[in-house]
Amino acid sequence: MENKNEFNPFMKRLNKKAKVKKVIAIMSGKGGVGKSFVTSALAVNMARKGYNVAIMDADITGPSIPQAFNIHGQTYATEDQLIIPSRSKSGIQVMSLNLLLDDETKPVIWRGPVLADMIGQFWSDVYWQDVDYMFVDMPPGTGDVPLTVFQSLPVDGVVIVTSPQDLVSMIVGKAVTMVNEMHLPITGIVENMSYFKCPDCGHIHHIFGESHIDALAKKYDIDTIAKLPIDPEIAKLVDEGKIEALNHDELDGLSEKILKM
Ligand SMILES: Nc1ncnc2c1ncn2[C@@H]1O[C@H](COP(=O)(O)OP(=O)(O)OP(=O)(O)O)[C@@H](O)[C@H]1O
Repeated sequence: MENKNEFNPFMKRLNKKAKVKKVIAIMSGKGGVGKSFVTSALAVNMARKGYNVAIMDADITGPSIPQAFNIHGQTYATEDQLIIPSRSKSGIQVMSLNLLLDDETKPVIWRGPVLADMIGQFWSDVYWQDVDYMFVDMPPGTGDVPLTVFQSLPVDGVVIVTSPQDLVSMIVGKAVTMVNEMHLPITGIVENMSYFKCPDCGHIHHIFGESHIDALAKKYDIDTIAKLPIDPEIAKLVDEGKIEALNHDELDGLSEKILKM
């Protein structure tokens, strides 16, 4: 099915007030590889370049974006009942289910169709303000919600996040196949937790095994790759809600590719 096809019956429309120019979905074949971190870091990178950036947290049952930006509490609505996205310190617009819950520690135990509906509402019922680039943090895997995002949002590109573990090559294959079947372009592939650089001797350690990303990129004909180190500072900044203070430039190449889209 052509995602951008105007006859796609699943495609949701933005409300009249909202403006979003480009949509980039961030997916991973499996959980815990750092997809939410990469989403946040990419958003920060693009915001630093002066663009209006937004994050839609579509990882509905495990929303972690508000924590990384230290955004908590209730969201507000406009007079015509559109939800106003929260803003991070540097002005990134964020919409996440956690911002709509009375108690953000309560688990969300909804079934697929309700989750799918929520994604539609995050697109249609939110007052997205002049967004140049929206990054959509998807739940891990190739299930219901990623399918809904691909079918109902006008996705311009997909970033796939992996880790170096062996199993991942098979799992990445599933993610790539899903994106190809949706006729969407893969913007790039990010290997997170790729290596650890010893702060004392500078030696590079491959904690999770040797990198497979170059071979994977070649196999699937993906030209933009990024390798991110394991860095305790990353975990600390995410935990403290200070992701906007991140000082890594490994995603610059991916940002450049996104700017050329
Ligand atoms: N390169 C890194 N170095 C150190 N810690 C990292 C790195 N990347 C991610 N982390 C930490 O690993 C944990 C998992 O990361 P994250 O939540 O981004 O993964 P995810 O793939 O989005 O998970 P989920 O499958 O739950 O959606 C977080 O605590 C995060 O701060």
